[in-house]
Amino acid sequence: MGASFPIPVTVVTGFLGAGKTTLLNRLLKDPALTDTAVIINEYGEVAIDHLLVEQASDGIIQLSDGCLCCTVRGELVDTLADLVDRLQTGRIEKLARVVIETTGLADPAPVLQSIMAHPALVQAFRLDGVVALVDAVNGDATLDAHEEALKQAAMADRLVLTKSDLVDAAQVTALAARLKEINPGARLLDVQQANAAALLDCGLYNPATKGADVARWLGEAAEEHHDHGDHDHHHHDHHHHGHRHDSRVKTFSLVHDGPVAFAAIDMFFDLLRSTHGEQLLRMKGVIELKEDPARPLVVHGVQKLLHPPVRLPAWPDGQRGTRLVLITLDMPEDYVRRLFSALTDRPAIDTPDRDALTNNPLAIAGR
Ligand SMILES: Nc1nc2c(ncn2[C@@H]2O[C@H](COP(=O)(O)OP(=O)(O)OP(=O)(O)O)[C@@H](O)[C@H]2O)c(=O)[nH]1
Repeated sequence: MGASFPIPVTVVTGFLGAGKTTLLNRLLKDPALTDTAVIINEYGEVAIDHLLVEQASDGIIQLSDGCLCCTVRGELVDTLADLVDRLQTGRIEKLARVVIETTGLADPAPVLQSIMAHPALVQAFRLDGVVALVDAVNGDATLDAHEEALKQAAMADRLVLTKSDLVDAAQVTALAARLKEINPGARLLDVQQANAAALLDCGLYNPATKGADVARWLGEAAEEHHDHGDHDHHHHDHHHHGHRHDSRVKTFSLVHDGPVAFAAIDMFFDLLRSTHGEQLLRMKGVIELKEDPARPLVVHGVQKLLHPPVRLPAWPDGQRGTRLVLITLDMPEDYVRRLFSALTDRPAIDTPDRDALTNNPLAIAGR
């Protein structure tokens, strides 16, 4: 069978007319996307323009170079499950990758969650990355007006600036700076540089090294911020008078040197998800467990859902400890930091320690 599970999934988001279809049409010509299935998660016209074959009745189209194009008729999960079924029954020979183009208005969280929450799909697919396109002409206004656009930019692993050829350089620089503030961990690139190598394989596994690359996956830029604690977001207010909403998005890292008990980290996730699940756009991290310190536990969450944790055989970059990167919307950072400190046995003043929390988990103020 021509698939090695789990199959990487790339989710492409971007507001209406941001240039998603244009980019996909170009990418699909790249040999790196051979045996890729493209899922167009919207109703209406399919604008993939190098289709050779008429749309089949089952909604799956064979593209010229072995790629597949599917339109979602019902639920996205059904389309994905159907792809797995076709592979297993030999109706599809090869499937190396899936790319999902979401509708412009979409909140990307449900798309990611639909894969994570499905017991079979979570085995068959893994999220490689979220690519968000932001159009240089309308990007500023769209980010101001639509919370979904802000979420798309905040959740992305790669931010692609399109239509920079239509505006002056100063406008591009300003929008790029704004995007860097919203999502410091994502790699930002112009659509001219947005080739397969730059956009694909942004997951934990680096195909070049054939190993896990934790630092890269967590986002180097976000890592730089962790020492500054909760100071790094304050300067948002000074220079973005027109961008009031941007400061609602915060990326922060929680770091603990030394092992953490499974029960403690489990309780941290439980409390965080139950009190602020909606505000947690994404969480990625590695954990050094007290019970098994030699094998890092890798966690990945989208809002209330946590992907089943993965255990790596060894610490890939030699750096042990617990590092969590949280991308949040309207989340009180102080509360999260205090909860984390309490559960990792670094009690702060006026914050209950782990024993007290075990008895009364709601004892942390600031919810
Ligand atoms: N000048 C310029 N035009 C672009 C660029 N990218 C896309 N366009 C144009 O912008 C328009 C919208 O592009 P699409 O690729 O259809 O955008 P989309 O995000 O798929 O749009 P929806 O599916 O409607 O959400 C088209 O006319 C493209 O030719 C770019 O980088 N520069």
